[in-house]
Parts: sequence; C-alpha cells; structure tokens
Amino acid sequence: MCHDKRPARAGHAIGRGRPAAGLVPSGLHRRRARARGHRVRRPPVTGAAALGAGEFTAALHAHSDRYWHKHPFHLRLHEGTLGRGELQRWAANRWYYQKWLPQKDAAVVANCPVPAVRRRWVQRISFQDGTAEGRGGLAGWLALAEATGLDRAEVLDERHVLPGVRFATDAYVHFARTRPWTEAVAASLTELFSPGLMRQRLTALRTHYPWITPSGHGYHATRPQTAASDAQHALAVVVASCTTRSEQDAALAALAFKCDVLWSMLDAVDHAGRTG
Ligand SMILES: O=C(O)c1cc(C(=O)O)c2c(n1)C(=O)C(=O)c1cc(C(=O)O)[nH]c1-2
Repeated sequence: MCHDKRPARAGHAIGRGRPAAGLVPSGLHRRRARARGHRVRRPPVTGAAALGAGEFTAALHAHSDRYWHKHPFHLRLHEGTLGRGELQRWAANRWYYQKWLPQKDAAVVANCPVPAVRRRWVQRISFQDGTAEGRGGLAGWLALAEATGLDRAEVLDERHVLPGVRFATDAYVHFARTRPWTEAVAASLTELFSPGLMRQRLTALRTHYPWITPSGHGYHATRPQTAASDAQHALAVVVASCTTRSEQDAALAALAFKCDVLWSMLDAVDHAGRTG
C-alpha cells in the first residue's frame, strides 16, 4: 500500500462518514501551516484501506513535525533570551491549560465505555489533582509560577490569561467533551513528543534563569516520566481502537488539531511579549 506519512489535517467523524467540523483545512490554513514549516496534505480519500498498525503508528509519530517544541517562543526560552516578564506570562498562561487537564481527562473517562481504559485514564486526574491539597501536578505548576515571582492569587484569578490561550484551551476541552472518546485519546498523543521537550526546558530554566527558585522545578523534574508512560498507554489504545481507515484518519486529525491548540497558545504568549 502506498501511504503518505505526512501528518493528516482532515478526518471523518466515526460512523458518520463526513468530515469532522472544523478539521478540514482551508487553503488559507494550508498556506499558513506551510509558512510555519508544517507539511500538510489534502483530506484523505474516503474508502481507503486501513493502515497497518506500524504504518498508523508512524503516521501518528510524524506529527512531531508540527509539535510546539519548534515554536519560536520555546526556542527563545531554550536559548535563555526571555525576560522575567515573558516567563511569568508563559507560566501564568500555561496554568490555564494545566488547570483544565483533569476536567478534560474526566470527559474522556465519562465518554469511554471500556473499563480497562477508564481505570488507567483516571490516573491522569490523580496525577494532576494529587492526593491532598498542595500535592500533584497542578500544585507543582503553581509552585513554578510562584518561583518566577508571581503571586499565587494573580495566577489563580487568571488576570494574565490571554484571550488566545483561553480560546485554544477551551477548544481542547470542548473537543474532549463532544468528540468520540478515541479522538480525545488521540489528541492527547502530543504527549508522545513532550518528555524530551520538558527535560530540555528544565535544563534551560536551571541554566539560563537562575533567579527562578529551585522549588519551582518539581513539575518538570517528575512529569516527563509519567508523560512518557501516559503517552505509551494512549498510543496502544488508539492503535487498538482505530482499525478502520476513517477512524485512523479521525485520530490523525485529532492529533493535528491538538498540535494547533498548543501552537496557538504559544502564538498568543509570544505576540503579547512583543507588543505588551
Ligand atoms: O510542557 C509541555 O510541553 C507539555 C506538553 C503537553 C502536550 O504535549 O500536550 C502536556 C504537558 N506538558 C503536560 O504537562 C501534561 O500534563 C499534559 C497532558 C496532556 C494531554 O493532552 O492530556 N498534554 C500535556
């Protein structure tokens, strides 16, 4: 079978046989994606044969091309050229994404009819919420925000959250609530690409931004390991569950959508840093 391994942008709703709303790229989107170095392809032809597990896995991995590790804001963070205000803005805006993750994951659990998947997926909620006040991933991200010099109150009241970050994050939560659960699981697969990025970020934070107090580094020190294991589980679920070509295309489109969510968040943070 001839398979184009470039990331897909378009998909079809499972069992509905029509393109998923908002997922078919317009010519303008394609041009913009090309302009920022992403390779795009036209919507797949319906009725195509299902990909083998290896091909499908490779097609999912190929989305690393459009992952946010290449975003100019991340590149500047890694180079050490961000100012304190920019790092604070980033931390406060990422908080908004982080705080929604458990509710996004609760939507996956709510929509999933498979006990074994639910049993494993609830661990994501426990990781972020922790076992008690002051523990867990969300507490770890708050500690990072505070270590950049922000007050906890100004993070929690979301006064620094930019419209673009709110819009992108809310779109991801809405996606998880309203799309088939397998697509929401596929959207989480950006985490396949995140452990290396988080380790690189931790090194950059320690090296280039020594004014960040070490109490802020807990999240990045622990998350890469759990992210890798979460991602491997999600990958196995998606490969096992998406066995028709239209299900596979929908999963690929979900992952492309999620890459766009993350990219849009950083666009907003980056833009605010240049203008505000
Ligand atoms: O710091 C990062 O670059 C990064 C990226 C991602 C991601 O790729 O979605 C996640 C996280 N961190 C993260 O900490 C996290 O808990 C997480 C959950 C999810 C998800 O979609 O379910 N992505 C991510």
